[in-house]
Amino acid sequence: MDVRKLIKSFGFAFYGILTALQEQNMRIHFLSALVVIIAGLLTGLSYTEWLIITVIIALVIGAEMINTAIESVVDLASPELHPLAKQAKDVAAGAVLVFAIASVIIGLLIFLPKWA
Ligand SMILES: Nc1ncnc2c1ncn2[C@@H]1O[C@H](COP(=O)(O)OP(=O)(O)OP(=O)(O)O)[C@@H](O)[C@H]1O
Repeated sequence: MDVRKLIKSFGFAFYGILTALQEQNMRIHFLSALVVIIAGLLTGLSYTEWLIITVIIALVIGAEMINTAIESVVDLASPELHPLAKQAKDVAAGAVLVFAIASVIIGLLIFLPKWA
């Protein structure tokens, strides 16, 4: 196993996270995640609830990063307007929306009964 290559790959991946953080949507997701974590700490969640919150936060942020990567590749491959470029960007953005909607539903299901 080439440890130096592995460390370098991790470096590129962390740089990828920092690069994605330049995007406004990504900052909104990070801020939302922070708010949910603080709300969870103040409210008190079970082990399973923390597991669910952790997974959904990772899914939303991961999906947003893949969306950003797809946008970059589309812009590179098709700087001019093209229906397939539009389809790729819109479907990728739609995927993020699916995860975001699921995260809101999960948040409501977990927090509302505790606050009611
Ligand atoms: N090359 C293209 N050909 C056709 N339609 C495009 C193309 N690029 C973007 N679009 C359309 O314009 C919309 C806005 O694209 P744009 O890249 O400006 O922002 P975005 O995809 O919403 O990403 P960002 O998060 O950077 O704002 C896309 O969702 C898509 O519908």
